[in-house]
Amino acid sequence: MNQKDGPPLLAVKHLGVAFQTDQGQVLAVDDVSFELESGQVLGIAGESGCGKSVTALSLMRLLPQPVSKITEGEILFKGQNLLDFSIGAMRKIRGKKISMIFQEPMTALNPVHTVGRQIAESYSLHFPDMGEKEKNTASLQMLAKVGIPDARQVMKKYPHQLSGGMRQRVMIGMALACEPDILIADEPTTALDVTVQAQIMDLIFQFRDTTGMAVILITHDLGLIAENCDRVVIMYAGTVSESASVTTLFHHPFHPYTKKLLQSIPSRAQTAKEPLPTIPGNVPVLSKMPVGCRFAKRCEHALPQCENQRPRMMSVSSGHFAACHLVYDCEKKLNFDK
Ligand SMILES: Nc1ncnc2c1ncn2[C@@H]1O[C@H](COP(=O)(O)OP(=O)(O)OP(=O)(O)O)[C@@H](O)[C@H]1O
Repeated sequence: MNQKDGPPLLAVKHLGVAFQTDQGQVLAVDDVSFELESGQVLGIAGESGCGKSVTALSLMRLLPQPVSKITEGEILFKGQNLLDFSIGAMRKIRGKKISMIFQEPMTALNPVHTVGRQIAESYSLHFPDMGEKEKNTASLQMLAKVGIPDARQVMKKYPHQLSGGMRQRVMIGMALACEPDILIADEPTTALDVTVQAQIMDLIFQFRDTTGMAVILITHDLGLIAENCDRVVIMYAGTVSESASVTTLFHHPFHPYTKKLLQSIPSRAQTAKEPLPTIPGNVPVLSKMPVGCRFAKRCEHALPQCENQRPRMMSVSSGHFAACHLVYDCEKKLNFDK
């Protein structure tokens, strides 16, 4: 929660996002809330399809059109609701205040323009008074900052002439060019080998350390979250199932889904012959979401109410929240024991 005066840097409140599909309208993100402070690194984790990327794209107001729309909630950036911003006002936020990087850099890079031209364009968009020479110098400095050797040569190249790791660095350079307040990194290192992965994460965190930028790191990789994040939001089937500080989540997980996820991380002690524990059953499909807890069918601890009452986020301890009827059940037991 916010420890300073004034609103948090970012507060997402009860976000809902719907897609129009052949089965009718489905809610891909349903009642998602979280907060982010300057300099904080927030991890968003959960199985494929749980709504991580849709949440991130909503923050940028870059949801695919016309098939999707934000149906409810607020996205408060420094207290102002981005959902009230005009398209023009949003363009000034994107890249300058909130930037996003993707798993596949070609999503963000234009294949028919040189790297130099693309970085210069990010400056032109947000600093229209900047001269050509100034933009060139700033672009060279930015490429050097993201660890690109021989930046002058790289500026003349097209994205396909660079390695995957280099393309990732260029995309990060573009995203960081205007020193945004928030960087959203959606699976930024999944396609890269382990050494380059570590270098890219170091780069992001060096930048965070020097500018105080906040980071939202979206990943399947709980190890990456444990190593790099301050807080974590666990999503399941379009909803938040648990949120806590990283230390609390990894040492005292509450939600049965989080516990299962943590058990499925390979440990160093694991031998190649031992199968990793998996979570039996499947994530419910969007068009047939259960009315109660979305994890109930796969949960070993499900209570009768889990089938027909949707659990709301409840406080487990200070700064630790879980959407699980067991929170209430535990409280009742605790009170009974007194
Ligand atoms: N263009 C679309 N049309 C219809 N449904 C979509 C579309 N894009 C996403 N969805 C649905 O929204 C849900 C959330 O998708 P999202 O990409 O946010 O998941 P994710 O958690 O980021 O998954 P992954 O880790 O695989 O990237 C999924 O069920 C997906 O099928």
